[in-house]
Amino acid sequence: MSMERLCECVEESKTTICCNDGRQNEYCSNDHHQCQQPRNDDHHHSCLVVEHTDSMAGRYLVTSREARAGNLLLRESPVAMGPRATSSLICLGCHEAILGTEFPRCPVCWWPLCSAACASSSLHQAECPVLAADTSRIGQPKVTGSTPRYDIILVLRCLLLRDRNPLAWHRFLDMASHAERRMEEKEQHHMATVRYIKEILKVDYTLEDIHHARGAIITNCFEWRSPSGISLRGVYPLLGRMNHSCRPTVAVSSDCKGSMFVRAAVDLQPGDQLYITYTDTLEPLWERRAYTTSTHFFSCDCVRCRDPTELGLHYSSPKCELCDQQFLEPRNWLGEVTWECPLCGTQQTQQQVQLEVEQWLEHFDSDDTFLHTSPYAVRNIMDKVEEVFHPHHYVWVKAAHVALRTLLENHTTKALDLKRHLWHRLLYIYNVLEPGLTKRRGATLYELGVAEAEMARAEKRAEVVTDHFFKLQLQQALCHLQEAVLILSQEPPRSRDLRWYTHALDAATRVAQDLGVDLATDPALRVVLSNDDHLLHESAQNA
Ligand SMILES: C[S@@+](CC[C@H](N)C(=O)[O-])C[C@H]1O[C@@H](n2cnc3c(N)ncnc32)[C@H](O)[C@@H]1O
Repeated sequence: MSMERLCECVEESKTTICCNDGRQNEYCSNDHHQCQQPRNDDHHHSCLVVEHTDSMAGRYLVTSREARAGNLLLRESPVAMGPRATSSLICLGCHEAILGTEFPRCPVCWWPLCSAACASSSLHQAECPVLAADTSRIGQPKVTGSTPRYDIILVLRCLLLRDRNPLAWHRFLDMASHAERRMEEKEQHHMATVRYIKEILKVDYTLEDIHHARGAIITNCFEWRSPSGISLRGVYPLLGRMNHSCRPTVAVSSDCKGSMFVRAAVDLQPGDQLYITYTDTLEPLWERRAYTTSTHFFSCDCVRCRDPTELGLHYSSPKCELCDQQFLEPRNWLGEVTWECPLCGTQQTQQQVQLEVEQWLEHFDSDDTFLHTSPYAVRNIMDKVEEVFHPHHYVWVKAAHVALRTLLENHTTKALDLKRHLWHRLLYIYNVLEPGLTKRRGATLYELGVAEAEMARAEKRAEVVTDHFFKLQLQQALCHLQEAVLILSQEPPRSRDLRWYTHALDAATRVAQDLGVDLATDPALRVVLSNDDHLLHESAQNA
């Protein structure tokens, strides 16, 4: 796993973006010759990512040369950031949570703040006089709790780039937004935000610009968490060039200031596309499709969606009631999906398939299906799920997560054995859906390793295993924990998620001590551990 520092700045031409190995955070592009970054002859040799275009998928990023899993491909800071579209009360001056019902407001625009001092914060300065135009105060949040009124803030901050940062404005205007389509469809939230900005705030931007701004945010924004755990979103013109697949090839992580880091999740060949996922890989086919068509206006044709078995998992397929071990497959006819058994032709409508899934999910949510149950009873429920669905089905995954939460504090050997089994099966599924050095795999390897180590120790205490078998089990646990440490160490310094790295490292160290081995004998881990002080120091400061 190499830790190359690449692509901190970007040069764009008609068809390519070249990233050089600069140590500054500025971008350079053909449009910005005034930009600080000098060209050098090595520039094109260090470039790892280039931009291509095609008529179906628009612009997208591919690797220009081989990249190993773990290589840093892109790094970018947001050109604008702000609250999520729907947010609980947060301060516009510092993005901290506003707690309680008594809080100060900005004397000029009347938006909630955490302290009077935040009224003059640089984050809030430019937007404040614009927001103040709403003298009837119909847009300002009034109550505590979640409110969609925060949607306008990031849109406004993006619009303000025009006068504050023309370079960033230019790049923002070049981002995909589906503005025309959104105007046509008149989606309620979109229209409410656009109309409020134009008609109440009376800004001097065209309606097209405002539609573009909101559309570009919905189409491209990334979310991250601040040091205190507040969810924020930001706009990243370069990262926004990455297209979607339901089986991503890169892993995206952020530090707590909103800088984004894109690493190859798997080994990539020259010309391989940098795919992220816009939805959640753990959603079933119809949910993923509904999201990409309604928000992004394309029908996903990725390697997973193209395969009627979803890469052999039958993740969204119902079982055939007539044939043993056969699963219905989606058939698309004029935009309508029907599920059909490839053997006997039995069919179900999309509605029927969804209804059955929803009934099972309600069962987990509504009554206390899993609560206060023994590992024996939990296993029984999981067996029942498997009678109805494929053991890699979405419902099984949901059930497994509820079961694992139920068993969280149960450390009996029966419970540990079941946890180990469930984590192991989840890992198998994630290996297919999010392969390589992904956070999902890292966290699962950690949980699996912990369950295996606890199980080995419990059996040893109960004197039901030989020393030899005990060691074998610990070695297996160590193997999983070491991989977890390697993956989770890839979180950037100042990332909240580095705490997972710390947990995994602690667990691996304990198992290594039990086995009497030195973690640093593994060459890949030695590299991680030599950076450890730096990583942990930064994460502690920002915890
Ligand atoms: C974040 S942008 C990605 C860059 C975009 N292709 C461009 O030209 O600017 C998201 C938009 O790209 C397009 N897109 C992304 N992934 C796609 C895919 N797998 N197939 C077709 N279009 C895709 C959709 O129009 C989507 O709304």
